[in-house]
Amino acid sequence: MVREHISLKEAWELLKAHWGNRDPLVKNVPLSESLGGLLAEDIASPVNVPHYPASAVDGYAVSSNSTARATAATPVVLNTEKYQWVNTGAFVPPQYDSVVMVEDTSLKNDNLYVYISVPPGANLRPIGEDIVKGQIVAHFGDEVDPNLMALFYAVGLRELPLLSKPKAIFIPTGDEIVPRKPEESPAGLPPGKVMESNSIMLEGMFEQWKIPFVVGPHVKDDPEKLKEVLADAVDKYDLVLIGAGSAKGKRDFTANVIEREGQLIFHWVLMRPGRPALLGTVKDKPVVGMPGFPMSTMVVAWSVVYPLLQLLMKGNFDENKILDEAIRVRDKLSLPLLISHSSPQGISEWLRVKVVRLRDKKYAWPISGGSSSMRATADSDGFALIPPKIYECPKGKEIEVRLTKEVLWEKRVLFQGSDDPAVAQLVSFVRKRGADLVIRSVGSLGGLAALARGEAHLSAAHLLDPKDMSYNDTYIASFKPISDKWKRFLLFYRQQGFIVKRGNPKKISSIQDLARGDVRIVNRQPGAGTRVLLDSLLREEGIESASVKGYEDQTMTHLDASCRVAWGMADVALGIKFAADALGLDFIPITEEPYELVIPEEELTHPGIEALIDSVSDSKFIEKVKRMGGYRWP
Ligand SMILES: Nc1nc2c(c(=O)[nH]1)N[C@H]1C(S)=C(S)[C@@H](COP(=O)(O)OP(=O)(O)OC[C@H]3O[C@@H](n4cnc5c(N)ncnc54)[C@H](O)[C@@H]3O)O[C@H]1N2
Ligand code: MOO
Repeated sequence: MVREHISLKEAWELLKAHWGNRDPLVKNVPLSESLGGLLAEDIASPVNVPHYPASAVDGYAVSSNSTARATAATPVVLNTEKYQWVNTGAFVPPQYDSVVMVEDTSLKNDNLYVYISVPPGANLRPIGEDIVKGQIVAHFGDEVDPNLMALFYAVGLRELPLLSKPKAIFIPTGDEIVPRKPEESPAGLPPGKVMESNSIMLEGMFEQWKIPFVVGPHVKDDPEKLKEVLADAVDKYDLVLIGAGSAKGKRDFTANVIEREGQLIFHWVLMRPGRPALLGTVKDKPVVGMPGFPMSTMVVAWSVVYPLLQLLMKGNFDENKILDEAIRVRDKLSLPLLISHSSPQGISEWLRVKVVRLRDKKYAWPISGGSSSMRATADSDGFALIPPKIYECPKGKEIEVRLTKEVLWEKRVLFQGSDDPAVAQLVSFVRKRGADLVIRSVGSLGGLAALARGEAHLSAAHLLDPKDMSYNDTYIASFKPISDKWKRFLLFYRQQGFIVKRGNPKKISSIQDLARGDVRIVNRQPGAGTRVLLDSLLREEGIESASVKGYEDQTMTHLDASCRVAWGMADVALGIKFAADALGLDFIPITEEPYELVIPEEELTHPGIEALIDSVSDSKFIEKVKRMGGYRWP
């Protein structure tokens, strides 16, 4: 009976029921080839180390009795029968029970003057001081590292019983997949084709886990072919991973083929992403169906494949530690959310999170992006697994964050404000100054509000007040009295204009054109400076927003808006030149606006802010942004 829609915990129970408690496979490996291997048994030392009493210092072996009451002022004097020179590590003959360091002595006419009294055993490593014969020096499951190799060599072990690591194979599937070859390039790929990138990710994960892994042949969406490749794979490998084809698409055959060739154990795990994950067995070998999206493949590798590998190797795994090991967590912290989050009920949800410290308190927030997004994963500091019971996570609710990257808590600043690609260029300049900058594009007004709530180190705004054509003053004043302590820095002027299809097919040149009826716009979110600008331009011309087609369609960034124009979902967006250039679109300048950084006075001494302020006047930064086009320095 296939179990469907089960929790991760239930999936683990099924894994253990099928592959737990089997005797691990063991092989004897020469010591010189054992690095990274896992011990299959406890190892007891056959000898004592050291096997003779050894001096720990350069000095003189003496009897401790003979040094009694010696001081710097009243040394004892020993004749040649009462001492013997020993180097560090040398044998100390049985008539001596201690060693005096050479610097606590002087030698005159073969007489040794000792200026210190030493207790029995001083500076002496007795037999078995490090390792006693028969003592267990390493345990089942320990990884052989360079120190253990030296230890084993020293006690005379030349071969080690190691757990036999399972060999895994990944079979990418899908008609749309372009198999991995160095000469394959995504440039010019026809629509629908996808670079096979999951195998290189899994290769990296397995390498970090130190488990052998190969990429099998790419299989098209053809169940007969998949059956053939799978049959060969289960003969040669201990674990088979099948890429994609795990959900409900017309060309999703993985579950079907496993069912026909063996037994399907479970399908659909109550986890997002990774929900279509499935597990089966063919000829007693485990076969895992990995949902195709990169993030889905990754979380299924962590939560199903890695535990399975541990079972195959050791017969068991610790449920409390398994994910941390799989993810290679650096640090685990319970952190309050900086923004609220809705998680699906009854499903564990993997979040990609970023973190920051604001006034001595650490916070986390989820980054948006679907399971297809590799960029969101790249951008994250770590992950959080929201349990199925929890669905509404209000701001401030603590979540458990597994950090995978090093975070410069003291030097990291959080920018919340207007979206601008030039600000994104600042990150590397700030990092080169030893600090760090994290950007959340929440619009100009959203940024100022975040600043007022103490949820950002700095913000940026370009908010026009049509009443007096001033920028930012009115809006900043609305956050009084707290905004009295905000410093403003004019970063640059930038052009705003119409982003239109190449060649401007709809001949859009003025604001009036937006109300023409045959023109569809894409707007920005309320609170974005660009939206405020659009509203003010419309008002100036006496145009009702209701008469502008697409006014309600919102995007969060200039690039998103530009994408919509590129896809033909809109004819025009108001935005900056860079966004038009990035997608090969035309740009018609409409106005120029000041773009100001806003920084609370108290943050000016934050090392991250100091690095940022230094960076904005860096000529290399200015040159770089000028080259992007559409920016002017005052
Ligand atoms: N009607 C439903 N549709 C989908 C469901 C569902 O429950 N009902 N689940 C969705 C979820 S969640 C996921 S995840 C995907 C998983 O689908 P499959 O495992 O069947 O994978 P495909 O549809 O074949 O591919 C998904 C996506 O991933 C790309 N892909 C596949 N292999 C690779 C690879 N090796 N490297 C890079 N990218 C890869 C593929 O091209 C697709 O874009 O199904 C949802 N649908
Ligand atoms: O659950 Mo799917 O694996 O989100 O993308």
